[in-house]
Amino acid sequence: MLVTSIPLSSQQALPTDWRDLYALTKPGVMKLVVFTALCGLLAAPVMPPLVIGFTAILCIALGAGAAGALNQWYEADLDAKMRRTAKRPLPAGRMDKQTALHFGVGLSVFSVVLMELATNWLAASLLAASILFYVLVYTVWLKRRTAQNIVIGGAAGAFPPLIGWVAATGQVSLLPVLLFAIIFLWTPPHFWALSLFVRSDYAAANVPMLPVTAGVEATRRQVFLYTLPMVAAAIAPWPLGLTGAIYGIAATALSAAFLVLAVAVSRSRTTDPALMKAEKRLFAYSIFYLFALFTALVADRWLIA
Ligand code: HEM
Ligand SMILES: CC(C)=CCC/C(C)=C/CC/C(C)=C/COP(=O)(O)OP(=O)(O)O
Repeated sequence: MLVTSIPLSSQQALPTDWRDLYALTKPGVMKLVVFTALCGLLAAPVMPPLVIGFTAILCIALGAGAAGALNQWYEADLDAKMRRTAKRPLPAGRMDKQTALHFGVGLSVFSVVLMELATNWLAASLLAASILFYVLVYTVWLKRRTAQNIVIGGAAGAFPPLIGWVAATGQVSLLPVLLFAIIFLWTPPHFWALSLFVRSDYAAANVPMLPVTAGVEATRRQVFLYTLPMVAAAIAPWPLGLTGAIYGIAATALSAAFLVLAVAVSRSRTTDPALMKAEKRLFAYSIFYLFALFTALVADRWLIA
């Protein structure tokens, strides 16, 4: 009673639970982000001292988490309208927006400065660029405006292996650019497969995701179409002589399975999310695929060297 009689502006900030700060970093998604970064670093031709390598990966994890926090700070209104996201700390009312903003900005600055001190300016600049890209280009600019939001904005999630490589070597070369391309082309099948069976959430929140704006059939076609260049990018390092047969065979087998599942999505006809088995299978496989592909890359480097 006492609390409700005080105007909102003069109430104290909500107490912050560390578990909510952790949730703000989107730990589920970030595991794969950090794993691909680690593989980018381990695939590089020179290894930094252990403590430097560890710090570089820590910075990428903190920077990605900070970007996730800023995304949730900006989108609390949207998250409140979607079943999948309504229980997050901000829409659920467990955290005030200022705490999320301070946490996101503080952690972003800390991660970039530490990256520069521990490794090099190029890795720090790429980390800053990926945070800015996810927050400004994807979240603020594109997400609510165009169904191409994840094609362009998804580039943010493609940076981590490149940053890992540059942290180790100080320079960009062809293999990490291809790793960037793989994740860039992987993002549309990954996300559009999921968006097909959660499209009612996006429709409710008025977010122009492809199944909402172009329909289910068109989205299924796009999933298949993006899979083709993704498969080419994934296999390319082998014929280009940038990796050996361990990676080449693994990439070919993993990509063939991806293609089979994408064909199944393109042939699926149901519009009932509960029956979208092919879409659910492809989404789950997309995550396994990237984990396995990057594991094969590192195995190839370390077993052959
Ligand atoms: C703009 C690009 C992307 C969009 C819109 C997107 C969207 C999503 C959504 C909505 C989910 C399901 C719910 C969730 O856990 O938040 C999800 C799950 C996931 N995404 Fe993505 N994603 C994108 C890019 C990426 C990238 C670049 C990676 C990693 C390299 C990634 C890795 C994952 C993982 C590992 C999960 C499963 C999370 C879990 O099991 O808790 N995603 N993605
Ligand atoms: C180093 C660095 C900064 C890496 C960034 C990694 C990154 C941007 C990954 C993108 C994946 C992601 C969280 C998409 C969620 O989209 P969404 O925000 O639309 O999902 P939501 O609906 O769950 O909020």
